[in-house]
Amino acid sequence: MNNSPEQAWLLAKQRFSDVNVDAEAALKFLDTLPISMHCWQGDDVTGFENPEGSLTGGIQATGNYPGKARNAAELRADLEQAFKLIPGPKRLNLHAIYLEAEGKVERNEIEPKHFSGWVEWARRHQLGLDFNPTCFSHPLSADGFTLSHADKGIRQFWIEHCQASRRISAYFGRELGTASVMNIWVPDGMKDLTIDRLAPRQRLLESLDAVIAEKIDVKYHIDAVESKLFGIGAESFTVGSSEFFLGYATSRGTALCLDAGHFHPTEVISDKITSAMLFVPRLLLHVSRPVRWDSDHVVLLDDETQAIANEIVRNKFFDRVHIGLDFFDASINRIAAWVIGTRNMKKALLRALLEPTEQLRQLEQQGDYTARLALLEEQKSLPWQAVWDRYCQWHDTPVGGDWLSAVRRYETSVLPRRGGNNA
Ligand SMILES: C[C@H](O)[C@H](O)[C@@H](O)C(=O)CO
Ligand SMILES: [Mn+2]
Repeated sequence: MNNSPEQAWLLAKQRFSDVNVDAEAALKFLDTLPISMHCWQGDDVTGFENPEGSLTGGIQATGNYPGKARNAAELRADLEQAFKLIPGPKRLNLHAIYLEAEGKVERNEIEPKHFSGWVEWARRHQLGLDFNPTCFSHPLSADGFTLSHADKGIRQFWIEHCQASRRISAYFGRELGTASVMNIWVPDGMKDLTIDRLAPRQRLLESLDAVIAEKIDVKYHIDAVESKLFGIGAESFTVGSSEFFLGYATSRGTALCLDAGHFHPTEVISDKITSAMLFVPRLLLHVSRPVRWDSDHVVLLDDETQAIANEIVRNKFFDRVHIGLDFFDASINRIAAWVIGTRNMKKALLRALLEPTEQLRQLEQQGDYTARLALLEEQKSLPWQAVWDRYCQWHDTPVGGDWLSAVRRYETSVLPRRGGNNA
């Protein structure tokens, strides 16, 4: 029985070779594609700045699963547990509210030293770090506006927060030898019919220009901007809409962040990748799963996740598309959520790497759409699972659903020690 994954792998390798796909090369390539895991799945976007405060900005983590991380030590321990169950390279995506400081630090005064603990930990775990200013869950964002606020002082506060965040991001890049992608998302918008949609957008534009004015080498830091359709309490008007940020990223040469939950329900980000890549230098993806709204459900191995991976691989966008995850489900074990979502993204990439793309492309060029569809469908049932199992074994991570027992053991041995509502 112990040999069966090995036998399955050898048979699978042969089946893929029959359609001119080198499964071994696909595995090696998969190992060059890190997924940026978002720290905020571990604690429902709470952070350490004000753990008693509420999550605002029109986003929500629903559920009350016990055992959420309450501090950096717990969050890191949970991440380490998740990492052991996810094969291949990973990065960690931090938000500014995950700072470590003795007392209260205003957001416009955060400094690299408040993140040195993360950098040391990342170095030990051979991780790259990515970053986000946190423009929500704060008294100065309470009325729904930050970088586009009509009040100059409030706007300035958020500009300074984003500028300080860029310095932290560059510090990550310099210390860890891999550029940190820093994504700016602001919740700015209005609940109801909005008369002046221009002035807030003009202010957002000016604020962003002030934020990115200081030149930083892309070797260390990459600016990204994220659009949105609507938020809870901002249903009628979003300042940073898709058109706004596509225009911004295109004209300023920043990366554009496409979040799978930030568009109309029948729109998919997979189809936006090739268009956007003709105009922006880079994309950041927030792979997520919107269920009826921007619900941030755990990523599945579904058609859209697969289509996203296919677009990256078919077009060889490896160096210009940064793959991040963005979901926060508090209704299930949070470590399992990370493992499921990240493994699914990696499975989708592997399946894309195992696709006989050149053959499909030729059929398309010849106008043989019948054969194109036939091959596309047939290749879905090639034994990619055996190749994935091989990848998991190679990285000493559990094969199949075996990872769940490790999560269960952690759940019964570690999580109950977390007191209060968390117990
Ligand atoms: C916490 C993140 O910054 C946030 O999810 C953002 O990326 C977003 O998608 C808001 O809807
Ligand atoms: Mn997002």
